[in-house]
Amino acid sequence: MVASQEKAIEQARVDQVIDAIDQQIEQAKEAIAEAHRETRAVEKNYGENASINRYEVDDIAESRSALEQQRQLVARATENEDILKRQLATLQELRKSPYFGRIQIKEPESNEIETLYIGVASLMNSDKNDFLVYDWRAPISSVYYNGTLGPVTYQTPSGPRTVELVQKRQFTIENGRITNMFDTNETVGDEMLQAALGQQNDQFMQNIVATIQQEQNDIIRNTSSDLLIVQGVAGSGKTSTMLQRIAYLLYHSKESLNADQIVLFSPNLLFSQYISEVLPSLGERNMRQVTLAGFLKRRFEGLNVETIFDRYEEGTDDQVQPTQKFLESAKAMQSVRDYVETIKHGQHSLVFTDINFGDRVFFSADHIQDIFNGQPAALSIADRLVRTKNHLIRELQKRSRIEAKKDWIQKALNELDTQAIHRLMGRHSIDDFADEQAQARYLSRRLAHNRLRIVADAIYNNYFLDHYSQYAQFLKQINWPKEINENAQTQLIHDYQRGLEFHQLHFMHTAPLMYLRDLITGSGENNDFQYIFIDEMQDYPTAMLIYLHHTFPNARFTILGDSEQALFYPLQLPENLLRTLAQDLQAKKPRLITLRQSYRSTTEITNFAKALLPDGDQIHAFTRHGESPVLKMCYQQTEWERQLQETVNQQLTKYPTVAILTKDQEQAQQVYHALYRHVNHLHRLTSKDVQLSHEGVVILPTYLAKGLEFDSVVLADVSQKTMGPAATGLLYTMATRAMHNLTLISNGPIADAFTDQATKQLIIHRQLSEEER
Ligand SMILES: Nc1ncnc2c1ncn2[C@@H]1O[C@H](COP(=O)(O)OP(=O)(O)OP(=O)(O)O)[C@@H](O)[C@H]1O
Repeated sequence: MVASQEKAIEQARVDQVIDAIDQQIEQAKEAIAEAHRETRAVEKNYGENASINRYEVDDIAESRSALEQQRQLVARATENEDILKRQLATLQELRKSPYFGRIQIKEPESNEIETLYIGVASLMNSDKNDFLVYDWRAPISSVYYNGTLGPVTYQTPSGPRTVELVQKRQFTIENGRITNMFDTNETVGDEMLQAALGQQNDQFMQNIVATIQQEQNDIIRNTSSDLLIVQGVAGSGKTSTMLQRIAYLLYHSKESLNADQIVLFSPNLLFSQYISEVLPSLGERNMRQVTLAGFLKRRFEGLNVETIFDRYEEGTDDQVQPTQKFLESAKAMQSVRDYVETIKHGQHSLVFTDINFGDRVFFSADHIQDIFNGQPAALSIADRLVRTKNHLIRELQKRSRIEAKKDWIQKALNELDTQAIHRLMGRHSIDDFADEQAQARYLSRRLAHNRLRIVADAIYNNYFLDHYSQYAQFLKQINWPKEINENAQTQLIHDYQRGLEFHQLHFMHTAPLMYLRDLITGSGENNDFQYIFIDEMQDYPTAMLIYLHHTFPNARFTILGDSEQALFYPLQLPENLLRTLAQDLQAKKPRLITLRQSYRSTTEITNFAKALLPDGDQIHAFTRHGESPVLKMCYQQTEWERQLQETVNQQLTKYPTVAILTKDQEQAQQVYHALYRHVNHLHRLTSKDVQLSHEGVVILPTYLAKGLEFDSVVLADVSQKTMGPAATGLLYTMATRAMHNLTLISNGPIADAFTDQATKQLIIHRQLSEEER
């Protein structure tokens, strides 16, 4: 602890900085008011122009471009106002806690010691010539995270630099008062981390900016890898680090990167909500977030795509079928590429379908096929399709003129009211036509053109290609591995086609199907995205990762996960994963970073969790003690229910939120029934829920608790009969959701997944069995 005199000096500096912040807050408020006036003025102008122009001359290109310019002005003014508001919010945050670290450094050939303060954002003095606080992401700040006292090298835009770190000091400042302060020689001292980890959970994840650890800092500041794989044990800070990394990248590439160019694939909707406050707390906008299910839904509109959760719930993933294993592998994606080559060389053909207009065939599949076949074979399929489309559009234009003369158009024209006729006339007036017949001819052509727009859209959107049948053709010609016999192949194709009849698509088909569709049409690539983050990588089959890489070709990938938490797929060693993924995703600079230190749970909980795993000794528990996990053995349904109620109510007296984790939805339902009359504020969560409640009890299947954490966790039933075989990953994931308290209840003999070593870590309460009573 630093002497009280020193503390008074530091407090005086905090006060000075807060004065400076107050001044800047006033200036920011004025700037916002000014910006708001400006936004209102441009909006008003835009509103007036838009309403006049839309009615009279909607079609005139110039008017559109003028409107577009004004729309951009409005957008820019609003954005400007938003930026200022964010700056104000940052200042208000800084006011509570302007910084958390201080370093004193010395340049190699100088005797002068420089003192720098590090906080969530940078702050300059009013003359703008001195930094009162350095942003944690500034190059020099990495000295704080990486260095013990002595020479420290850090990266700058002009290359590595070395300084001597003379002193490092950490602060906890709450509402402008220093509550704790000490000097340390560690990278980031234990004391602060202890304090951060000992806190109770709230509904949202917190940023970890004040206590980032050295190995996490490597991940955060990595800008060179195009494929960064982070394999980290449960609670090692993968998600936290990932969010800090996003904040870092946004700062590092301010000019060329914005939050919309970053996509995070998150494991479920609850998680998306849970992490949503971290970036705003660092003064940054959130990246885009999507779940895999949401992503697939958009790509297969009109179909019910199975999710990995559905598959888990149906229990069909207990034994991964060889066909599924193949379709989710890199080999399947190679087969897709090979198949597309065979189409290119005429060994297989594209499957076309008619374009219909009302109840008649407008362009038949055969006709489209002939046009396609007429294109130069040397071109790619996508180019031949573009030419086919152009050809069809030209035919459509001709046909449109013919249709204009047909009875149905004349009849439709007669049925139009004056307003519709007026709209059809567009910018023409009656005076533009020589006679009434000329005007009627014009209107017929316009009407035919409008009515046939649906055909043009079908051409434009490739509706003449039958991707689903094409995929069935693909399945039929695959050179299947030997273990998949002909029966299994036929069954697979049959199931696929039958599924389609009911608008269902199995998850295993999604990656190869999207890939096939994209390769044929030359579409599906999103070039705007620069970074893709995938959390819980162990839930993604390789084929899906390859597809994501294909669809985001310009993006660098950061893939995070914990193979031990694999609920849906067999375990894979991280080194193997790096090797195969680097190859499959053609990464030029792949890197694997492993995190072994677990931060989330107390030592007792982590010791239990690690003892479940064969190589659990690789996991380092953080030294933060709490109660040992308790196992309550029950031998009767009524006893089990009673224990559940008792445990939950008792935990609620200590923690505002208690989570009950179950194997699946069915069990969650059972638990809900056992509890709903005895426990207040009980919520059962499903994959559609987006929000965790902040008090009471939540019941959820473990796959929805992925990435989340709770103060107190109750495992509803860890018996062999409920957990089933091969439950190690499940049990490990469940146990590691707990921060401070873990209770396991078993309705019957415990699961085989409990090793002797793990059982020794538990305090066991045994209820009497029927015979013993
Ligand atoms: N450097 C740190 N300083 C303070 N807290 C940290 C730090 N690193 C991790 N934590 C805390 O540890 C907990 C676990 O972090 P996080 O959820 O990011 O881990 P994870 O590896 O993604 O976990 P899992 O894979 O089990 O979901 C969080 O409460 C987080 O705030």
